[in-house]
Amino acid sequence: MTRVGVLGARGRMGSEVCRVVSEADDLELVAAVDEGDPISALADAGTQVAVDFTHPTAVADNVRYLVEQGIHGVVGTSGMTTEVLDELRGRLDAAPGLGLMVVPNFGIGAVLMMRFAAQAARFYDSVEIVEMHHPNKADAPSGTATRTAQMIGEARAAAGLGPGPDATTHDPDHARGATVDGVHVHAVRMAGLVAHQEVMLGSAGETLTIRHDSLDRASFMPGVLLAVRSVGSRPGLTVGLESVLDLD
Ligand SMILES: NC(=O)C1=CN([C@@H]2O[C@H](COP(=O)(O)OP(=O)(O)OC[C@H]3O[C@@H](n4cnc5c(N)ncnc54)[C@H](OP(=O)(O)O)[C@@H]3O)[C@@H](O)[C@H]2O)C=CC1
Ligand SMILES: O=C(O)C1=N[C@H](C(=O)O)C[C@H](O)C1
Repeated sequence: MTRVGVLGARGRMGSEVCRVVSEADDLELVAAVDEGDPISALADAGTQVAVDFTHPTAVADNVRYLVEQGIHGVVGTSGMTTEVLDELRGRLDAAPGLGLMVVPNFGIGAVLMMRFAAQAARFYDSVEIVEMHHPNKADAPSGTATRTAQMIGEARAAAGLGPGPDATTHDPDHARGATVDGVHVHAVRMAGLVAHQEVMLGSAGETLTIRHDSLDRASFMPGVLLAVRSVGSRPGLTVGLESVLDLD
């Protein structure tokens, strides 16, 4: 049995994670920590793997605690910047055998959508991302959109492509959204939505739209369980679920 703790346990995602961990034969939920609870409850309960679904402003400190305590981490919380990831990589170097998985989106379809978008990027002049979420989402743009834009930016750079033909649009009111690694990202927040993303690619005479919809938070749970079961055998930092899914 793997002893699992959950940070953000009373939240939309954390409460689902507590439920699926409790139902799994090979996992034991030993700590459920939320805002106001001492994080030391994780170590006190002998947690081996902790799952974080808290808040972009809280997650970095939580992970620093996990590394200090030698607890493997599975992080779904958005807002893990490149700077924080670099810092954590350094901390993990000093903690041999410890694993940390930071996963912008646990939905299998979302992982494929990001991969397909990166594959398609070099064949098109223009690319834009539209992410759509429930109105209570803490941040914008989403972690998924940010990661998708980074992957597209890397693919375009590797193919030697410069800025798209739309790069010089006059946009004083930022009507074209945020720009992440040269890719425009538009964030919609709307009652009735859960988590959705479209990547639109265009060249002369054609467009390609790649869309993923999470209609229920159940869509994230198989990926969370896969990460919880994998992280102990993957020392160091793993970003994304791609390598665990063995997509290559
Ligand atoms: N990677 C993925 O596949 C997914 C990632 N997410 C991300 O997960 C995060 C959480 O989303 P969601 O569940 O909807 O958010 P919620 O607001 O529903 O849940 C977050 C919970 O964490 C609590 N919390 C805040 N700070 C701390 C802390 N320092 N320690 C312990 N608990 C804390 C909150 O308490 P309080 O309300 O009192 O502040 C709340 O109960 C977001 O960043 C979201 O983008 C969401 C879905 C999928
Ligand atoms: O807050 C959410 O709901 C989600 N957050 C993640 C993100 O920021 O990309 C993953 C998914 O989009 C749901």
